[in-house]
Amino acid sequence: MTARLIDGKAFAAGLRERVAGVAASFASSQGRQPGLAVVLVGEHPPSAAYVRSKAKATREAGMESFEHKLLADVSQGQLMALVDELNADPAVDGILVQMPLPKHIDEQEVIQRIDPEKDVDGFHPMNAGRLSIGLEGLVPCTPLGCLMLLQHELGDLSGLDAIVVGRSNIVGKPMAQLLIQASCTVTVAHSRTKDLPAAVRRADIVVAAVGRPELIRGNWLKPGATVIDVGQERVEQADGTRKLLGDVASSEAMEVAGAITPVPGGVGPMTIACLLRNTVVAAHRRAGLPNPEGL
Ligand SMILES: NC(=O)C1=CN([C@@H]2O[C@H](COP(=O)(O)OP(=O)(O)OC[C@H]3O[C@@H](n4cnc5c(N)ncnc54)[C@H](OP(=O)(O)O)[C@@H]3O)[C@@H](O)[C@H]2O)C=CC1
Ligand SMILES: Nc1nc(=O)c2c([nH]1)NC[C@@H]1CN(c3ccc(C(=O)N[C@@H](CCC(=O)O)C(=O)O)cc3)C=[N+]21
Repeated sequence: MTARLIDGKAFAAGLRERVAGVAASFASSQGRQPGLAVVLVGEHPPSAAYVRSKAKATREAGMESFEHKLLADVSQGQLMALVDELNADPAVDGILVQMPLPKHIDEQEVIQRIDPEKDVDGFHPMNAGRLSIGLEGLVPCTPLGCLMLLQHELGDLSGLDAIVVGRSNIVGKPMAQLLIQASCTVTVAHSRTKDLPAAVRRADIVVAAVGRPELIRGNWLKPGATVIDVGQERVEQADGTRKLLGDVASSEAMEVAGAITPVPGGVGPMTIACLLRNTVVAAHRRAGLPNPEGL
């Protein structure tokens, strides 16, 4: 048996099209496009590449993109002042400060400075808290994209056993919250988990967000499980080329899983589409409009 591939790229393209439709009607009723500001500190090449693709996707969806590039030695105070300026700018509906930030910057302090209404990453404690108690808010893009793919693949998730491998604030924890909300029975595993293969084997749904290339082997999976691979690691191959690997040994997993997201072309494109979605949602809330439908 070979697992079905979950085409995140195609699903994301559809979502981006729906977002573009909503952005166009927002623009015609409000006289301005929804706006997303992205802040990049330093020269970290993969971050610079992400920021470029976010800006391009933003413009393609009919939204305004504001890019702010700061030098790696920018002070905490200067970065906070930029966040203040973006918070106060009526043309900016969403603010994303690209992580990771240089070591001399306190990330939490920056995240907490962002207006929660403009926090399209969903990283502010206000949005994290709202998610954990089931109130409406802005939900982190990567877990939201994973949930959309799971619901598309499986329909109702209630009663399913899910494991989230990884407990970061940006992926693992909010993913677990969304799965609890969807009435799964959720296990959260991390580096101190005693018997990870045994825990994974019990799960109907496996979300891998570890950052360890191909940690999760095919023979750890329950046959027929749905596997969402969040991992993105560039690994040097024997021939010197670099390959993007996920957290799941994909060729092995293909033999056991029911369905699996590829890397690339799975979760990554969903993250960007959900960022655009969160931006139009934030724009509607800020304008006092009802939540857009179909997103
Ligand atoms: N596709 C996308 O859009 C995105 C992809 N990513 C990718 O997802 C991956 C995870 O990212 P992120 O959550 O930020 O990573 P973090 O490094 O913040 O968190 C990794 C988590 O994995 C756990 N972990 C590490 N080693 C093991 C192990 N051997 N067994 C079990 N658990 C382990 C850690 O446990 P502990 O807490 O105990 O240290 C931690 O909770 C990365 O590859 C990243 O590049 C991230 C964001 C978006
Ligand atoms: N404030 C903040 N918000 C983020 O959402 C955020 C961040 N910081 N820092 C870095 C991580 C990582 N991340 C990705 C987004 C898209 C792809 C993506 O599109 N990946 C493509 C492959 C891209 C390639 O080939 O390199 C894919 O999987 O198909 C990956 C990773 C967002 N992050």
